[in-house]
Amino acid sequence: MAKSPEEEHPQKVFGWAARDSSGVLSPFHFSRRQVLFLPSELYHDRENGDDDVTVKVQYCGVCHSDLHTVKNDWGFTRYPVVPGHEIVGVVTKTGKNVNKFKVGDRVGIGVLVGSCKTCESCQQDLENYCPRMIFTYNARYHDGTRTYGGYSDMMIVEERYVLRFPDKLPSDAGAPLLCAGITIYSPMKYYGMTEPGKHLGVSGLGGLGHVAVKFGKAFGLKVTVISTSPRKEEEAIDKLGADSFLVSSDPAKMKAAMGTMDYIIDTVSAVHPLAPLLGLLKLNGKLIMLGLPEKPLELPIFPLVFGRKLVGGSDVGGMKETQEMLDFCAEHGITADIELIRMEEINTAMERLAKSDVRYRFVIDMANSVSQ
Ligand SMILES: NC(=O)c1ccc[n+]([C@@H]2O[C@H](COP(=O)([O-])OP(=O)(O)OC[C@H]3O[C@@H](n4cnc5c(N)ncnc54)[C@H](O)[C@@H]3O)[C@@H](O)[C@H]2O)c1
Ligand SMILES: [Zn+2]
Ligand SMILES: [Zn+2]
Repeated sequence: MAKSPEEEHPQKVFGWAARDSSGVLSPFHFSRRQVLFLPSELYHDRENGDDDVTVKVQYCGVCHSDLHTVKNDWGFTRYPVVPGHEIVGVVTKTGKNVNKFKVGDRVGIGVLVGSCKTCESCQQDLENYCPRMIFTYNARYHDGTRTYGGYSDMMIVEERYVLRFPDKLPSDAGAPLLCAGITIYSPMKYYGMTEPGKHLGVSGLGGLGHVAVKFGKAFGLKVTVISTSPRKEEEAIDKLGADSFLVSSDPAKMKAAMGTMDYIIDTVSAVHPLAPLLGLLKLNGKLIMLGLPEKPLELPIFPLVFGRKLVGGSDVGGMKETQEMLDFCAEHGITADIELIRMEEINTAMERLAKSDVRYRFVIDMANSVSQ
């Protein structure tokens, strides 16, 4: 029988994988592709592997999408799955065409590790919307080889999908910017939600939500956190810099806040009502949906029509914009508030994440975790 690409070019890697929808992660030995397998029409004059960067993983953030995936919430998980797409590490090897990076450089890897490079989206630096975009994990390269994420000791990624990690950003608290950061930054730019003095509501104060507060303040907005948990109020204001806090389960306060917001970023990970959020928006207000609940939400049309409101969505960001976002964060001192864990603590961390018991992002210290 013909050997698979992994068998022909083994790169031994150690990581943690979930094997079924219990979502429990355990040690997993696997192989990564050593060379870049592209369909023949995309080879051009390059040799396989020449554009690849090998990265020793130092830190990896724990995104709620990792949790959705290990639990198969969305119904397309292929086990075993090694999650992780908020990766910071150090370059250990470069292919001969690589000119953006050298051995020893600190780099970031986010949600995608491949795309077709030729479609309209790719040509506009929107690789994240390429129909052949390849996710960092739970996906396949063009040749069928599986992708595995950053809950592992090593990544091999084509140069185009690797980010320069600015000197001023810490590797641990900076790692969540690779997904949470760009997921907030990109729609704020695209939907024009950066006009100083405007009022931004942030719905859901988790990993994405807490960086939304920080970006909002960096753009000079008035920021209100909309949350079900009154216990987060003090921190949201004192620590994260929000201007106010609205408890969504308090009808009197919600009523008083009707029609006061220009934009709302909704990061809630579960099914929830949209009518109260639409009510908070002013005329021409924008509600941007970033959370990915496993079931459709109900969208009331009357408030949209009678208030000329807009509901939109957004999926991370392209490589160019992700680099721009990292540089913006370095300049404005934006990082995530994190709880650093070791790989062995991941299952407890996932249980806590499911209960929204994290301030505000778990980051795995890969270098100080047991490797086998
Ligand atoms: N659009 C994208 O590109 C993109 C990128 C990353 C993550 N996501 C998705 O965004 C969501 C949030 O991710 P995260 O990492 O910030 O998760 P998180 O768990 O850190 O934060 C989610 C927040 O939602 C709140 N929440 C949960 N259920 C709620 C409910 N029923 N009502 C009100 N609030 C509720 C939680 O308290 C928490 O504060 C996830 O669904 C994730 O898959 C989307
Ligand atoms: Zn993510
Ligand atoms: Zn493309």
